[in-house]
Amino acid sequence: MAASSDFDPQLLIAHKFPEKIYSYTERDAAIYGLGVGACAKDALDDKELKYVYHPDGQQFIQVLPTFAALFSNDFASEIEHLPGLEYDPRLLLHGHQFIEIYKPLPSNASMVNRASISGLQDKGKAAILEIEILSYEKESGELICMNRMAVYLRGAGGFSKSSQPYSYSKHGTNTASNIGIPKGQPYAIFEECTQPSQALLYRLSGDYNPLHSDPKIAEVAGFSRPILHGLCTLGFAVRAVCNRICGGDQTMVKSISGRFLLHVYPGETLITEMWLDGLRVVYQVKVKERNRTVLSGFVDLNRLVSSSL
Ligand SMILES: CCCCCCC[C@@H](O)CC(=O)SCCNC(=O)CCNC(=O)[C@H](O)C(C)(C)COP(=O)(O)OP(=O)(O)OC[C@H]1O[C@@H](n2cnc3c(N)ncnc32)[C@H](O)[C@@H]1OP(=O)(O)O
Repeated sequence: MAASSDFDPQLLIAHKFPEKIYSYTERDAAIYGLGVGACAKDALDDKELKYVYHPDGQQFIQVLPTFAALFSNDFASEIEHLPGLEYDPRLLLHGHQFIEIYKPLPSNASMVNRASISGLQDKGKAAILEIEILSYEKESGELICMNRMAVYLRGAGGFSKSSQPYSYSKHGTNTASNIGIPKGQPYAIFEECTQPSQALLYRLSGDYNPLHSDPKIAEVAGFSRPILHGLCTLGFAVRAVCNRICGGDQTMVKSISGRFLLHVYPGETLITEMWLDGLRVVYQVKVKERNRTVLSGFVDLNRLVSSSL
């Protein structure tokens, strides 16, 4: 299913999304932590227990930086009704995620989210749609974080009216471009098994896309069984960085970039390899059973701790 013949990309880019409020509590933060594997290997791990439990009370629970990606959850249904762009939502894949954190995430809050379209590309066999979401804490009005996400809409390309494929980027650069992986040995490696039920647990954080739970939908989408949410894999990777590079201090994370290269099946083993380059951690995630790279990107830190040197 491609864009309708009268599809006007300019109209789509100018589309105004309604503001969305995302409210969460410590319980949501803890369910998210479990969804991205916190404490799955060791329920006593003091670098991770704080994401799901705190001896001084719920309000001291710490929030993983990738939790910020959930603030855009409510826009998933919005992108099914964009002017003129017709696509089969079952064929949508998450292509890329970029997150900037301006303030550590509170253990509970209401966020006011403002979204805009920040990119649209015609790749022939697919369209790539990029949405940018700015999240403000409702109470203080402070800007807390920014998400930029690219979705890969299989079958929705071919809408360009000139011989030059249509390409628009608000920022003039392709933030989703592939990151170069250093040649040398990784500085750190973190290996973890996902659970066969990982996607069923992760979806409770608000992404109910049936691609991750319904075998029939997964088959229509071209997979032998439901696949893991891209943001779940990203959560595993960034938690690995927090654990191995940041000495467990998740507030060191300033920004996160991840490009989803291949699907992951729940139950597979993820190996996150990390290279340190100044304040940048370049990483890639491989699925051990298939020896394939499924995610690559970087995490920029705001400082280093002595244990990371
Ligand atoms: C608002 C809220 C919305 C929330 C939506 C999120 C909902 C979630 O529930 C959905 C998910 O989590 S899906 C699971 C996670 N994602 C995946 O598993 C996808 C993994 N990646 C792939 O399969 C392929 O890379 C694939 C299929 C993506 C691309 O592979 P190919 O078709 O082989 O593409 P290729 O020929 O290599 O490239 C074509 C052009 O597209 C660009 N591109 C490719 N992969 C990209 C990616 N991952 N991100 C961004 N751009 C990408 C290429 O650069 C290429 O462009 P060009 O020709 O100009 O170089």
